[in-house]
Amino acid sequence: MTPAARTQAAIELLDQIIAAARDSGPAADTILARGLAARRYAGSKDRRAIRELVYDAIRLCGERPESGRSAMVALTLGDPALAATFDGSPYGPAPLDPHEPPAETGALPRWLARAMAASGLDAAQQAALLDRAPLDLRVNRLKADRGAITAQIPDARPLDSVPDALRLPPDTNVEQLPAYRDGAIEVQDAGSQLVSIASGAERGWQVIDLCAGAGGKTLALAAAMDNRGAVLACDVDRPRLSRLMPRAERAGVTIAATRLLDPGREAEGLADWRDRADLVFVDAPCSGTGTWRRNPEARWRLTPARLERLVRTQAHLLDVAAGLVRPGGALVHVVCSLLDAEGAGQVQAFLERHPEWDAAPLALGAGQAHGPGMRLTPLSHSTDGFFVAKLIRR
Ligand SMILES: C[S@@+](CC[C@H](N)C(=O)[O-])C[C@H]1O[C@@H](n2cnc3c(N)ncnc32)[C@H](O)[C@@H]1O
Repeated sequence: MTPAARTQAAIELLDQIIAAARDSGPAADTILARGLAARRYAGSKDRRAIRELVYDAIRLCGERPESGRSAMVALTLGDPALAATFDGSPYGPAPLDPHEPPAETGALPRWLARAMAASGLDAAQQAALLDRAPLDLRVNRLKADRGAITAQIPDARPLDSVPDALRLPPDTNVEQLPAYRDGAIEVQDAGSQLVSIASGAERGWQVIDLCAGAGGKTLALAAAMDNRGAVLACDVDRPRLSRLMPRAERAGVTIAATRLLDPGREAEGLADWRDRADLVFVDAPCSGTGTWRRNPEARWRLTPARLERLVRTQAHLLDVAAGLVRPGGALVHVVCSLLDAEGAGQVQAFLERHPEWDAAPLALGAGQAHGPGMRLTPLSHSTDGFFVAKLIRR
C-alpha cells in the first residue's frame, strides 16, 4: 500500500470506531481486527502502520471527533510527512483544505477531566491514562516460581513491588510460550495482581469472587490461598463465566467453582452463603477509566448517565456482598477506575449505610492511600489505574 492509501484506510477505520463509540458498538480493537482482515491486499507492515495511525489519532483527541478525517487532520499538525499523504492520489485522502477544522485535541473529554481533577488527579496523571500499556505476566506459584520462568523467558523483568509479576516487551506472543500452555503464567496487569493480593486471602478460607468474569482474579486468589479452601466465582455474564473453569484447569486450580447469578437477584442466588464467607471480593463492573491505556477510545463511550448506572450497580453489589460475609470477615471493593464516585466515594457511602463495618489498612507493597482505601495509577505506579478498599465486619 502507498502511504496515502494507509492514511485513507486509517480514516475509514476511525469513522467506524467513532460511530461505535457513539452507538455502543464494538471496541476499536475488534473493528481494527475485522477491518484489517478484510483488506487482504494489506501486508503486515501496512497493518502495523494503519493500526499505529489509528491509535495515535484516538490518543490525540480527548473529545469524540466529528469524523475520522478530522482526527487524522489533527494528527497532521505535528507530522508534515503525514500531511503530505493527503495528496488526492487514487487510494489516498483528498488534499488538505487550509480552512478544514482539525478535531479538538486533549487528553480527556471535558466532563471527565473535571471529574478526574475533583478525584485528585492532575493533568500529568490524566495524560498518563493514555500511555501505552506494558505487558505483564503473573507467575502461577501453584506451578512455577518467578526464577524458573525468568530463566525460560530472558526478556522478562521482575517487578520489585509485585511478588509474582514479570514485565515483557509489549509485542511478545505470550500464547506461544510453553509456560503459558502449561498454565505456569497468566497475562495479568501488575495492578490487578496487587489488588488481588491486597485481599489478604489465606489458605483454607471460604471466598466468594462476586464479579469473577473469566476469572483473572479468581486464579490469583486461589494461588495466594495455595489452592486450599474454596473460591466461588460468580457473574451474571454466562459466556464470560464459562471461560473460567477451563482456565482454572490449565492453572491447576482445584478449589474454584462457578455460579451464574441473575442481575438484581444475586442475594437469592447466594442464600446458602449468607453470613458465611471469610472474604467477598467485589471486582465491580466499572467505567474502566484506569484501563484506557489498553482501549483509549473507551473515554469517548462513557457518559454521565452510564457512570451513574454503574455507581448504582456497584452500591447494590456492595450491599449484597455485605450480607454474605461472616462476622469478622472481609469485603474487598475493587474498581479499575480512578473516579471517586466509583472508588473512595462509593466506599464512604457504604460505610455510612453500614455502621457495623470498618475500613481496614491494606498491605499493598505499592500505591497511595486515598480516602478509605488505596489507589494505583499509571503515572505513579506503572500499573493500570485501580482503587481498592478492604472492609471488615465487626
Ligand atoms: C471488572 S469485571 C470483572 C473482571 C474479573 N474479576 C477479572 O479479574 O478478570 C466486572 C464483572 O462484573 C460482572 N457483573 C456485572 N453486573 C453484575 C452483577 N449484578 N452481579 C455479578 N457480576 C456482575 C460483569 O459481567 C463483569 O464480568
